[in-house]
This record gives sequence, C-alpha cells and structure tokens, in this order.
Amino acid sequence: MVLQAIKYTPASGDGPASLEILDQLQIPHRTVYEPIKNCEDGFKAIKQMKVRGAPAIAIVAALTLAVELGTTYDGAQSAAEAKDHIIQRLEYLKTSRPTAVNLGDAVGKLSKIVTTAASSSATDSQAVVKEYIAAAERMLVDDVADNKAIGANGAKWIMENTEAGKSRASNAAQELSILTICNTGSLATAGYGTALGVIRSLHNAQCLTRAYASETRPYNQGSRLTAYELVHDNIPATLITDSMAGSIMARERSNIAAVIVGADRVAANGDTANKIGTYSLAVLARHHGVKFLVAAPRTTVDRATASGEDIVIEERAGHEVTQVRGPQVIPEGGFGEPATVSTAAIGVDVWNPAFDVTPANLIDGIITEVGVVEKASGSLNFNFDSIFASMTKEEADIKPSSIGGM
Ligand SMILES: CSC[C@@H](O)[C@@H](O)C(=O)COP(=O)(O)O
Repeated sequence: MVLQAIKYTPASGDGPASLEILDQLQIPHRTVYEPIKNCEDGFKAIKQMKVRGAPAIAIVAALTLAVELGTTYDGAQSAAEAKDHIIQRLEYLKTSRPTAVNLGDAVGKLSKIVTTAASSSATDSQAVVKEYIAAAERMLVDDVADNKAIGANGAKWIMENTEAGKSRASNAAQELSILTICNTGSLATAGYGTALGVIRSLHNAQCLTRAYASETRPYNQGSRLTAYELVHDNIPATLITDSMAGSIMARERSNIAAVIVGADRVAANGDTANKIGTYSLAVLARHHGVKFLVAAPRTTVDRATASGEDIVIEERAGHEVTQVRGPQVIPEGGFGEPATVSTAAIGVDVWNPAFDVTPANLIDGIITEVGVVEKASGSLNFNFDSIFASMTKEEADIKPSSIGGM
C-alpha cells in the first residue's frame, strides 16, 4: 500500500470531484481520511495541521477550492466575477499558515491563470472555473515527478560528494546513513517526498544503511510521521530525540553522509526556514564535518525575500509544548482513546516557534528537481539563477514576499 496524504478524485460522469486528506494528527495510531468539501474545511485542516508540510499544504488548498467550485459554483456570474471569486477564496486559504512559501506561490500562480483566462472576451465563467480546476489538478501530478527528481539528484550528489558516499561507491561494507528532521515524505507532499525522497532513492539504490529520524518536538512529526513512513517502507531507521543529534554525529561521524532537511521557504540568498530544530542540526553538522543539505522543489525558493531575516515565522499555541497528546496504551495490546498529558509546570511561559532559519553559510547544497545548487567558492550565499534559467516566464513569476497573518 502506498502512503497517500491527499486522495483526490476528479469530476467524472459518476459525480463531482472529491478530496480527502489523511488526518495526520491520528497517525501512527489510526488511519482516518477526512473529507474536505469547501474552503472552510481546507483552511481548518491546514491550520490544525491535519495536513502539513509545505508542498502538501499548497496542493490541498488548491484542490479544496477546485472541489468547492465543482459542487457549488452555478456559473451564473460573468468571467470577471468568477475570477474575483476564485482569487478571494484563494486569499482566504493563504492566511491559514504563514511560513511555507509554496502556498503563497500557488495562490499567486493560480490567480494569474484565472486572471488571464478571464481577460479573453470569448471566455465565460465556466471556462475560468475549468482553467482553475485543471491547473490545481496539475499541481498534484507535478509534485510527485519533482520529488522523484529531487530524490535522484540528491542520492547522486551524496554518492559523489560525501566521504561516506565515495567510500560506499567502492566498498559495499562502508555504512552510509542520513539524519533528518520533521516529516518531508509522502505525508508532506503529493508523494515520495523531498528530503525523505532522497533517503528513499538511496535506499532503492541499495546505498543506504540507516536513516536517523529526529523526534521533532514539540509536534513530533519525526516520531509520529517519518518513523511511520520508514517502517511502512521497510527502510532501516532509528528514532532519536532531538537532543541526541550531537551524540549520534560524534559517534557515527564517518558513517553519517549528510543531514538532509526539507524547507518551508528558501530566501534569495539561501537562508532556509524549516522545522524548529533544523538550525541546531546545521550547527552540529558543521562542527562534526557532516554535510548539511536542504531538499526542496524550486517553488520553495522565494526570490522576493532577500534573506532569512525577512521570513515570517509562525508561532503556535503553548499547549503544544506543555502537553503531549496520544492514545492510551492498553496493557493487553493496542491503543485506546486519545488523551492529553501535561508535561510542564502549570503557569510557565512558553515560546513555540514552528520554524527556525538556517543561514546559507551553514548549508552545503540545496537539492532541487533540476539539480543541486552549491555556493560559489568563497561565497557565503547561494545564487539560484541557474535553476530558474530554464523556466518559462509563467513558471518563474516572482512570488509575493509575504503570506499575510495567521
Ligand atoms: C516537504 S515538507 C518541507 C517542510 O514543510 C517540512 O520540513 C516542515 O518543516 C513541515 O513543518 P510542519 O509544521 O509539519 O508543516
């Protein structure tokens, strides 16, 4: 069975399009799909992190509106009114979470598509809606293809540019492990994953001996989701708490080829916002001489944001830090109803940023679907011109620099 965070069925003779998301708050204990019928459902699912991960958020938002339009739009309006309606619904969805650029990027591109469609005098509202739905559906397909290319590019780079990779290429007894944080796999994307996609590609090429998944407090995307994916796909994996990363790097220095992480927004200079804890891993990797790589599609590179200082970091509720939620363990085996357990002193102040920014100078390479970008010798920053050179004007449109409030 393939892990699928997003189940979408296009409209057909059997009925209108439908969308279901895997409720990731219930993973790994229960597999429950939740129907998303309109933008309010989509907004809530993203905000509550039932669906999460930069690419998945953008795709679910786009498909949410496709489903809503397919079931509620009666076509009575003009093409211009249909365009305005679509843009207004997209702008609403965009405010669900602020840090990942993919959502704002998708909203910008989809808005442009409907604006262009509506500008033709021969177009009616149905045609505008049709263009929108086709573009939203393409996102789902394109994301999987991009992730597979990221996986292949990253695996190749690791085999050619890391000590463990080069040794492994000539000596099958050499161990090669990768450390990662958060969840960047099938659950965070339309399928395959970004950083986890590179791990998958190394495993498929029989070059990976072990993946280390960091727990990723406070939301535990590592222990709940990445560990689940790795076990599901029979990839040898070890779960560590975030505080064990330094020790494992010190002990396994020669076997850990790289730390590979995903990204929510890569600024124009390469500074990268990703799950809280990523920055600490980059500092540790530099200290231990372990390569530190970011894996992300080009849609995550935000050339309108100059550096990490300009990235808005989402802050979430304190209870995510002071409480742990999960099903009770039944002594005879299995799991009972979910319960919440307090793990902190009552009344203590909490700071809960969902992401941090890793400066470009700590990053050795950014793995994209069109190749791995490295810094020019002596430079502290990245230059992404080469990976955007092949894009059509439409694809390469500059994204909005900020995604608005929560
Ligand atoms: C391919 S997912 C890339 C990032 O979105 C991922 O690393 C991450 O930080 C996800 O954070 P989350 O808060 O779970 O949405």
